[in-house]
Amino acid sequence: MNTSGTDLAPEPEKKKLTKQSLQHGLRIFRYVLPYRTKFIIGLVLLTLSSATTMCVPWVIGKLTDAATGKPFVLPNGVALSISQIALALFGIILLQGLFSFGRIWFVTQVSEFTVRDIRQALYTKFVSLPIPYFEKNRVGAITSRITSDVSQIQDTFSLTLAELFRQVMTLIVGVTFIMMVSVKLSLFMLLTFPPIVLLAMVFGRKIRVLSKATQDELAKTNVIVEETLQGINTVKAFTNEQFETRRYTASLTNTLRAALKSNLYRGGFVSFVIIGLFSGIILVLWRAASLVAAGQMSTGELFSFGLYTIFIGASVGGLGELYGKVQSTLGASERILEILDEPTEPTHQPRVAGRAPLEVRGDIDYQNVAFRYPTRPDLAVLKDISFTIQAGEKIALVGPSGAGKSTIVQLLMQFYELSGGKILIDGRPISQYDLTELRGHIGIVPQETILFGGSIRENIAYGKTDATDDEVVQAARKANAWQFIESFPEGLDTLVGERGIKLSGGQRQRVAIARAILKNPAILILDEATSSLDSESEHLVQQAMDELMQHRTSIIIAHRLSTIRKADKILVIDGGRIVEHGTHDELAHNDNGLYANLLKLQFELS
Ligand SMILES: Nc1ncnc2c1ncn2[C@@H]1O[C@H](COP(=O)(O)OP(=O)(O)OP(=O)(O)O)[C@@H](O)[C@H]1O
Repeated sequence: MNTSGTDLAPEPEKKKLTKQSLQHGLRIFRYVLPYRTKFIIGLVLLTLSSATTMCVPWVIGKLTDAATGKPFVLPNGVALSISQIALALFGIILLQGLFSFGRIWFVTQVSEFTVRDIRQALYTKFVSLPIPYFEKNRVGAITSRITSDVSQIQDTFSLTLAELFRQVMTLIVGVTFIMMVSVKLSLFMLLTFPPIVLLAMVFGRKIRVLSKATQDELAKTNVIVEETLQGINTVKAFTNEQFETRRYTASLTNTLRAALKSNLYRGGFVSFVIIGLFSGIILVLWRAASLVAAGQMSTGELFSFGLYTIFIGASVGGLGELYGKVQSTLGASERILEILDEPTEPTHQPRVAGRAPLEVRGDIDYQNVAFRYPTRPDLAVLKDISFTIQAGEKIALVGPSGAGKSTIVQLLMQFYELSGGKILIDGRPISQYDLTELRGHIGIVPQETILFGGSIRENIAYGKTDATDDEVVQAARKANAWQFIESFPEGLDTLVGERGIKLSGGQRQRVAIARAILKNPAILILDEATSSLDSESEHLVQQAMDELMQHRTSIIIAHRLSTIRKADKILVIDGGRIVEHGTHDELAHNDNGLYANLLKLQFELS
């Protein structure tokens, strides 16, 4: 087993080869259909190249016979000289080379195009899957569909299928040829070989199980490395370097043990193959030599027979491995098809061309909204939420952590389906809108701004991908982001994200605000960052937010007093319900109220 760390992918899950799994897995072939002409040409060339390969031992046999005084006579009575046979052999090899080139060229084209199409279909599917899907499935598991599962299929299209085809053909043609040469010897050979191959396959299976165990152990060690490197600050802060090193060493020792055991079997397997297989060959050669000595077989026939036997042996040996690969591919293709069959977001429809663009005023009406997260159906997160917002109003949602504020706004974006009640925008239930169109009118400035790896320009233009430079600069100015962007030597082209510079929290927020300004939505959702900014930064962000909120319906998940004061209405959320509502002044004077208490707390803290 290789523990070099280069082969980290866990052994792909295999599918038992049944009629049903085959039918299911073969649906992936619909992606080959557009390239069927190339595929068929590839198959024809493959047949031709296999056929020419299979001719070689036969012609070599004839060449040997000609050398030992038994000339090769064509059906028309012409005897071929040694040179002519050698020339024919050369011709066959030349053809074989050309066919192989053509086969590879056509088959790999089909596999490359098909794989591109499958990846594209998967990606398109991923981005249109509903949010709960991503909560139920780990990102790693999803990405491995588009990487390793698709690569598995690519291998199959470009290599495994061709190999399988060739091996089966070698087997059929090979057995036919040796039968033609000598039935007796063939039967003897076929009785000797299969038991050895069978044993080898059992051995091979055991090794695969051991390899998988080693890989699993190796994966565990990698998890430790990943975890500790990602959380290196925590490791150091808790002075747990030694603890982690011990943990890693223990895990490495397990890997080592598993690898040594697997290697022992591997070594055993190799010596078994050498001794077993070669004993078989010796046995067959001994029998063949006896036949030649008895004059029942020519030297050339012995030669051909020997070569065909090697071909047959190799293809029988290869078939076991290919069978395993086909099983893995069926598993991979089933997992891919499963994703492709997943329902997309319910109202995700492509825009109908020619229809007038949707206009949104921005009246919002929540009517008895109840909600449970699909991943936690036992917890009623929102119980009975009703409120209205007139177009252009600013409302603030306040309340303790976990009260359900973010959930309320996520439902407006239709990230989840409601468990009860209705949400109306401009008097129409949100489920009746075209999802993409409606989301186009809702802007969001999240608590934690995610910047995509790329330039600041690209990140701002994420709000309107076709924005001109001028529009981007205007948006950056309004968002109070222009000063700091301008101070970078590369300005808008400054790279941010993983490969670029790190922006401060306040700068990131202003980029997010610029994004939202550029999007120019009728409805705005602001999730204020809880982490405090320095007062200068806070002031700039606040100004930018005020600019952004002008003339829009705004829902603010508010943490800052200044925002709350300016709101037209405040909804105090607790335990999934609205427990108080009113203006700042009204609520602040209700001494026993939650809002007044939260306010007091904030004052004390500041
Ligand atoms: N994706 C999710 N899946 C399952 N439960 C969730 C999910 N998101 C939030 N919750 C749960 O829903 C409840 C409400 O969470 P929510 O994020 O809406 O609260 P919040 O008032 O916005 O809190 P905070 O001010 O801390 O952001 C919490 O109990 C939380 O654990």
